[in-house]
Formats: sequence, C-alpha cells, structure tokens
Amino acid sequence: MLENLKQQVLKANLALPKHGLVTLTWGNVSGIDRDQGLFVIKPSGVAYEELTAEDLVVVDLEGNVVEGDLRPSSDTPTHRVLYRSFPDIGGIVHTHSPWGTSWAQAGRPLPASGTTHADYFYGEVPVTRPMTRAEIEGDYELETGHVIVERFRELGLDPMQVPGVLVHAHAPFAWGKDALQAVQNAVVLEEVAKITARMLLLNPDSRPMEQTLLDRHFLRKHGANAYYGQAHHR
Ligand SMILES: O=C(CO)[C@@H](O)[C@@H](O)COP(=O)(O)O
Repeated sequence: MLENLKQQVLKANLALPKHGLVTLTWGNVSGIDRDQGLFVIKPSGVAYEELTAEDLVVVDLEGNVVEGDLRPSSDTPTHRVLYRSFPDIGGIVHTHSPWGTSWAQAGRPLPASGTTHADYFYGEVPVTRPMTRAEIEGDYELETGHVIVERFRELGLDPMQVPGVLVHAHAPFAWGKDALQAVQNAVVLEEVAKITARMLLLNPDSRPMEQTLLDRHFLRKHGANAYYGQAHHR
C-alpha cells in the first residue's frame, strides 16, 4: 500500500540524521496521500539506522492504523490535526533540533531578520502558548496540534507561507507540500534559529528586517511571480 509515498517518507526520515536535525529517535516525518485520506509515518522509538519502508505505519485521518505492525509515532495525533486543519500541506516533520528547540523552550518567536529566513518563511516563526494542565494531562499530542492551529488562526497566518512553528517548552514542527519539502523547511528553520541567536549575541539591539526586503525575498521564490530557481522545484 502507498509504496511510492513510503519510499519518499523513508527518504525524508533518513534525511533528518544526515542534516543533524535529530539525536537518538527525537523526531519523525510523515507524508499524506490526500486522495485516499491516508498518511505514512515513522514508527515510534525506532532507530534511524534500522528504519526500513516496511516499518512505516499507514494511518487514516481518524487515527486508525490501516497498515503496519509497529506502533506509529507518539506524535501521530499532532500530525493528524495539522493535516486536517491545513489542507494544502503534504508532509510534516517534527524534530528536537537544538537551535529551534532553544527558541521553543525560551518561548520566543523567531523573528525574520535576514534574507535566509525570508527565502522560506514569510515572517516570524510563531511560538505557541504554554499548554494548560488539562491539555497536558488529557489527549496531549492531539492538544499540541490544537495549540499550533490556534496560534496560526490568531495570527491569520497561511501555513504555506510560514511552514513551521515552535511549540512552547517543546520543539519545532515544520511542513511543506510533501515530506521532502517539509524536511527542507525544517533544515532552514534550524539554520535561521542558529543565525538569529548569534545575531542577537553580536547585537542585542538587532531589529527584524525591512518588510520590503522580506516581500522581495519570499515572493521571488514563491507564488505566481516567482523567478528564483526552476519552476518544477517550487
Ligand atoms: O517529542 C518527543 C519527545 O519529547 C517525541 O516527538 C520524539 O521523541 C519522537 O517520538 P516518536 O519516536 O516519534 O514516538
């Protein structure tokens, strides 16, 4: 079932340790087949060195395991909420990459401060509110999805223009049109988290970038008037 998608999701999962985004098993990637309403996700706690396509788990949008012998990622309910709430996304990445996680634990949104950021994120990467005791003691991973969606709704953000979030006291989630693009966005989020932290060390008075420069850089890579790179890569 979903063999091509499984291969892509496997490749995307294996890219996380290659890019230095995961330590041990602190992360997962999924990809969705929108026509079938099914997504493929990493199994929980399986080492990346041992991961095969057969280990991946197929889940429906109600949370039922449709195929696979292993238990799906503990973050599956969060992926499920994001797929249901953000209909244009096709892949999701969760990591505990150190720089992004530092911002998440500090409870600080990541400001758009330079063109590296603006090429991929059209504005600051938001941070969610702290979760309530009831949310943490209840259906925790599902509620994690809800606080992400709540923040995007509050800020009026388009998840395809800001393809990532920092979950307060937890870590980043990133997404994209498919699992591989989601990994690329997770890589960029980590890099800009590092760059911005260093920027603030060098100059604590640094300000977010000019809106004109943010517009120019994001829109030259995204949307109807994009001209950067090759059209089929967007
Ligand atoms: O957030 C955490 C742990 O704090 C989890 O996402 C991480 O360990 C990955 O869990 P899974 O192995 O995908 O169940």
